[in-house]
Amino acid sequence: MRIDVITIFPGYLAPLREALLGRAIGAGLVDLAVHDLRSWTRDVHQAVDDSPYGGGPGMVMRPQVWGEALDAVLALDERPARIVVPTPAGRPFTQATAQAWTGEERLVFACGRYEGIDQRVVDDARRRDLPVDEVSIGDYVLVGGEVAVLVMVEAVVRLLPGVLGNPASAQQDSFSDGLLEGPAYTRPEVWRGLAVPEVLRSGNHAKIARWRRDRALERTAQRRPDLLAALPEDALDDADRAF
Ligand SMILES: OB(O)c1ccc2cc[nH]c2c1
Repeated sequence: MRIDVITIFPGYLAPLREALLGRAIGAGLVDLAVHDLRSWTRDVHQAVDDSPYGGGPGMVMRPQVWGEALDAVLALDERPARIVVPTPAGRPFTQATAQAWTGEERLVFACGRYEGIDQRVVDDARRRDLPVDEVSIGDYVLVGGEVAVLVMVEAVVRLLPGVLGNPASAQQDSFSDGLLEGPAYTRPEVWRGLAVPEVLRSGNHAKIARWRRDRALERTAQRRPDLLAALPEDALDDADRAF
């Protein structure tokens, strides 16, 4: 997978070259290129924003600069790309989104700042039949799209074959089966008077699996009843329903 990020703060994306993601890049599983939007400005001030039509607070990012930047970055590689625009007004980015994007050959992230990017940039890309997703990572507002890109890139890349040491980890993630993950424990057996649940030390794999499923159902019911309600009809078996 190739990942391009266009931003006025390239340094914000430095963490993508650390740790697991850095190793994925080093292993050739991911190609990452970060581009400074100001490279496509033509004025001495390298202006990327202007006042909003209709008035209102803040500034809007200029379509000319973004249009030239996206055209140039898309042309760097012949692989088909999905353009991703982080925005608080976007569709929710979920584990399902991350899973779906693992099938993309290329992702091009457009990081807005200020009050966002002139809408015509997205409209122009869509009318050229380029796939564009405007996505939100949650119901809160950041200062720009860069942090959202860090979140989304990590969520996607960790799912790529060969990135995680143990692929089973991704299959047992929270949300991977529609439920939140239950509690996890490691040594010591007793810590500050708190013992590891006995079933986890029983060696009875069937009982352990049932206990873990019950804890996941319990936690999901307590913290995210919306996820439970959204489960497909056949997602819960009789033992689940008995819980
Ligand atoms: O909260 B966010 O995901 C987000 C994304 C993009 C921009 C651009 C300016 N503020 C933003 C916030």
